[in-house]
Amino acid sequence: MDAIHVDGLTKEFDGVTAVDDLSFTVERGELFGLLGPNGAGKSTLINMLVALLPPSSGTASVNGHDVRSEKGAVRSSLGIVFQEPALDEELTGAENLAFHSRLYGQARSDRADRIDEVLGLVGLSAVRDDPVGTYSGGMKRRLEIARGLLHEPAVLFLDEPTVGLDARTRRDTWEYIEQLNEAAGVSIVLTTHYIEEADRLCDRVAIVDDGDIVAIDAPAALKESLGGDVVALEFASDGAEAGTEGQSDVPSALLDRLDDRAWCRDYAVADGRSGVHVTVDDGDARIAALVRLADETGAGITSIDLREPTLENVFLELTDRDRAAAGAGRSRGLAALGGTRSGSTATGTESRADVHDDRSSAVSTEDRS
Ligand SMILES: Nc1ncnc2c1ncn2[C@@H]1O[C@H](COP(=O)(O)OP(=O)(O)OP(=O)(O)O)[C@@H](O)[C@H]1O
Repeated sequence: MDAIHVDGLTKEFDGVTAVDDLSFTVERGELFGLLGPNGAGKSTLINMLVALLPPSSGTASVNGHDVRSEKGAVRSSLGIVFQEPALDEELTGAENLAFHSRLYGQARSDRADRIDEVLGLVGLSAVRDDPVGTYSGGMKRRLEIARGLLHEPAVLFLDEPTVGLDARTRRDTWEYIEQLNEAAGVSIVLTTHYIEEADRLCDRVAIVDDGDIVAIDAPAALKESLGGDVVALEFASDGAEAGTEGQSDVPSALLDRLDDRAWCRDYAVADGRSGVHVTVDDGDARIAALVRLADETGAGITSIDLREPTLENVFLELTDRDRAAAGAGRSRGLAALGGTRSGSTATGTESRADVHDDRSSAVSTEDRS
């Protein structure tokens, strides 16, 4: 049985389709991320999955229980940690958990042991009897996670689990989330705006935009879908040809050699014509060969920059339609340039970041066509 099974799930609010015909599953034990811009539909989706909001159409089940007809069973199958803290600062950590346990009707005989267990899972045993008002932000967040785990849910929903935490505490919190996913075997669904968080933590990520899942896969596979690493080589300009219409500082002999190399997936001359961007599968492994080729053709390299695709590139490419459309116009130049491999030049790019983004768009344009 899947931890979560969603089929054709849709939610409409007065003509606004917040969640549009989604179908996906979350496997048992999986750490699953929902990543999307503001207003993408993440909260609406989660609210339907935790049986707080009825779907307009479609079905969803959590731990095998239908979100419409088995709300009670759905709720006891899951733990939720909301963004807004809801702890009593006067009470100790253990007292906060005991209060919650009573509220949820947990058997008294199990209570003390389970509280000890979840405090241990989130590393708060030593401060269990300190008032929560003395806890740091990260400790409070971990206590909230412990509270969500108290009734041994099959699925834990974490809404922006590290929002507002400093970088160090965020990383610590990631470690606890990973540990409890492994140690407690609980499936975790987390929503986040932090792309690095999704990349680091999640087995799979669904990128949500405009009520739709525009991509769903392991972070590495999503990055791979952008089409390889780019090694950016810059060459010394002899001053004679730089800026000359139709001329390039990149030796045409080097481009000829790149044409012959099977490992060279693509290349583009850019950056004011004094650089070439070479797309390869494994950038680290190809740098030496590229330097050798440049040496052989007498080109003086002044800098080498390896640009590996990030989940952020995937996110931006898939979620910013206006920007992607604008980028596709620029990228055609790059894609066509790489495709013809004639040694002609692109019209130049404004910045390194733009070059990288163009590459993302170029690959996607090809993917979509
Ligand atoms: N109760 C509601 N009534 C009307 N429209 C709503 C309601 N709840 C959400 N929406 C709309 O549905 C769309 C999706 O909103 P939702 O809050 O699910 O997005 P989100 O991805 O969670 O955004 P954020 O990251 O900002 O929390 C938005 O256009 C929003 O305005």
